[in-house]
Amino acid sequence: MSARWTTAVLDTNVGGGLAVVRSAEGFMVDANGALFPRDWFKRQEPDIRFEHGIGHYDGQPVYLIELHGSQALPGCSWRGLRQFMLEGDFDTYTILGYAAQIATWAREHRFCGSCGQPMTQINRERAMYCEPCDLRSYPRISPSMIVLITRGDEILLARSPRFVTGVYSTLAGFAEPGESAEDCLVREVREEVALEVKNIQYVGSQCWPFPHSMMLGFHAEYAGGEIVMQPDEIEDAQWFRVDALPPLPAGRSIARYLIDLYVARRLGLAEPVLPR
Ligand SMILES: NC(=O)C1=CN([C@@H]2O[C@H](COP(=O)(O)OP(=O)(O)OC[C@H]3O[C@@H](n4cnc5c(N)ncnc54)[C@H](O)[C@@H]3O)[C@@H](O)[C@H]2O)C=CC1
Ligand SMILES: [Mg+2]
Ligand SMILES: [Zn+2]
Repeated sequence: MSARWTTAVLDTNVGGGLAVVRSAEGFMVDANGALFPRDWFKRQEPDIRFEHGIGHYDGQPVYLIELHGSQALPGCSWRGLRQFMLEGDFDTYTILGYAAQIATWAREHRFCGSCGQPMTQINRERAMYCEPCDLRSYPRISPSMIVLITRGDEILLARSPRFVTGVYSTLAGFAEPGESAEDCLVREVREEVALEVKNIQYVGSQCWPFPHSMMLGFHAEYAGGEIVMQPDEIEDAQWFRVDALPPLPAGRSIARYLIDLYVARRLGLAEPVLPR
């Protein structure tokens, strides 16, 4: 959400407004960006899989159109959500991040998980509905803990084999049923590096639409243990001094924010702002 963008459930039978267009290749863009006049776009006779009204941008209704194929219109091309996260304006990234989450959910909830019948889209609520079961499926959000562990002037950073070459980041992991955020944090830290932590402090949260994480960011202090890396998940983990850091995650990630915040406090620099 931002001052210019608010989410809403809109009736897709009403015309007008703007459309963001998605396929397996990402979002459609042309020279004007990723928001298209919706009526014009529909006149191009695209092969639409589904459509959801998702919110208002500067007061204008915005719809998500998901296509079957990935044939772009003349002058248009496809761009992945990560590209929008890394560059360009934050409002567009926020809208597309939301649209991507709705699209993933809508695609994965076409059938009732209980009885297997097709589900229908509800107009007034962001839910897919099975009438025989009276069951609603809402968009999926996966709570994930992320923590910066510190030891005085040193911070613990690790590499997953999935990361861009050379980049080190904070530890993170998905919550399991039955856990508090703090339980999850302690478990993930034990699993990934076999360390113990203390003084766990909540710092802030961030929507991470890859594909549907809600990042809950914490700071914790080292309490004991020697680093033992979890096979497959952690390729390397080290203590780094705040004035000698390796390549770090993207500027808009909460991982980067947690690192920058601690470094700023330690070195007496201006504190960063969490993009969200
Ligand atoms: N915004 C940011 O700054 C950062 C975001 N993240 C995100 O945090 C999330 C968790 O981080 P990871 O280290 O990958 O998790 P993790 O340490 O729990 O390991 C990933 C494993 O968790 C399991 N898993 C996958 N999806 C799951 C779900 N929805 N619920 C429960 N378990 C699931 C799978 O076995 C997967 O291999 C990811 O979505 C990741 O993209 C991670 C680091 C930085
Ligand atoms: Mg992890
Ligand atoms: Zn059902």
